[in-house]
Amino acid sequence: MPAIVEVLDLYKDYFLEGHVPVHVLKGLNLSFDEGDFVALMGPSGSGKSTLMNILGCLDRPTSGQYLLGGDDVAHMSDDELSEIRSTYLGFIFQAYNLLPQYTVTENIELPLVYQGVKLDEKTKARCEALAEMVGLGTRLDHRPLQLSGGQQQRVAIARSLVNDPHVILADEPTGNLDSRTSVEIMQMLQELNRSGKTIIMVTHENDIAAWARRVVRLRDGVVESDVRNDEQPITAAAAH
Ligand SMILES: Nc1ncnc2c1ncn2[C@@H]1O[C@H](COP(=O)(O)OP(=O)(O)OP(=O)(O)O)[C@@H](O)[C@H]1O
Repeated sequence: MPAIVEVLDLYKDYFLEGHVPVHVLKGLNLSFDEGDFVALMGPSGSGKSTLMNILGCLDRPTSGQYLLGGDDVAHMSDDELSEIRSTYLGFIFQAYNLLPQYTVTENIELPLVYQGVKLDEKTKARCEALAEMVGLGTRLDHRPLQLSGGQQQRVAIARSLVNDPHVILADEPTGNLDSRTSVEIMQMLQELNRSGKTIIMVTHENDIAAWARRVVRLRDGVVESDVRNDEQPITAAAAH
């Protein structure tokens, strides 16, 4: 079975003022199997957000391959990319990124709206069931500002699931939360992973990374180490 997410010899350069190159990803090789739960760590500036933007089909690599579900993303048009984003991937952000004027149910519906799905009783019932699943069944008509940070992140988790994605990309999902609420959110992500979802999560915190099955550390745009939480190292890339 092919890996669900694979990057091969991935390079990403940014160009300052149009021509001065900043080399950020420098020949990254990573492969994630379906059902994996990966914590992506590394110092500030090591390339985590750059990699997540590429994995989320928000940006394209300068060179190298990105295979998502075995398909080469490089050959897809912008329309195909947004299609794969909305059907294959779910997103969770540090700042929740909920729309303040919308209710819990409406926020969960949003990816369907972006996808052009017609909202009806069936989609509403699905969103309400997801709200129920994340413990917000009695808060369906609340707006984000009427919820705690942990509750807002639970709405974001429900929203990330509305398209039944294969892969969830979580960018510091507990970064704005206290430690008790962080544990609740991590328990929820762990349950989702146990139910089969592949999760790739950026974190700076070791105790959050400990919830993952695998910890990948980047340094200067390459993989510094790749360790299963319950096993010996998979690879320990040579220092660059
Ligand atoms: N649009 C851009 N133009 C130029 N340089 C950029 C751009 N975006 C990021 N960079 C540079 O790329 C490098 C990697 O940035 P990136 O945001 O991927 O790191 P990170 O590991 O996510 O850091 P942090 O933990 O601080 O979020 C940094 O040196 C940054 O300055």
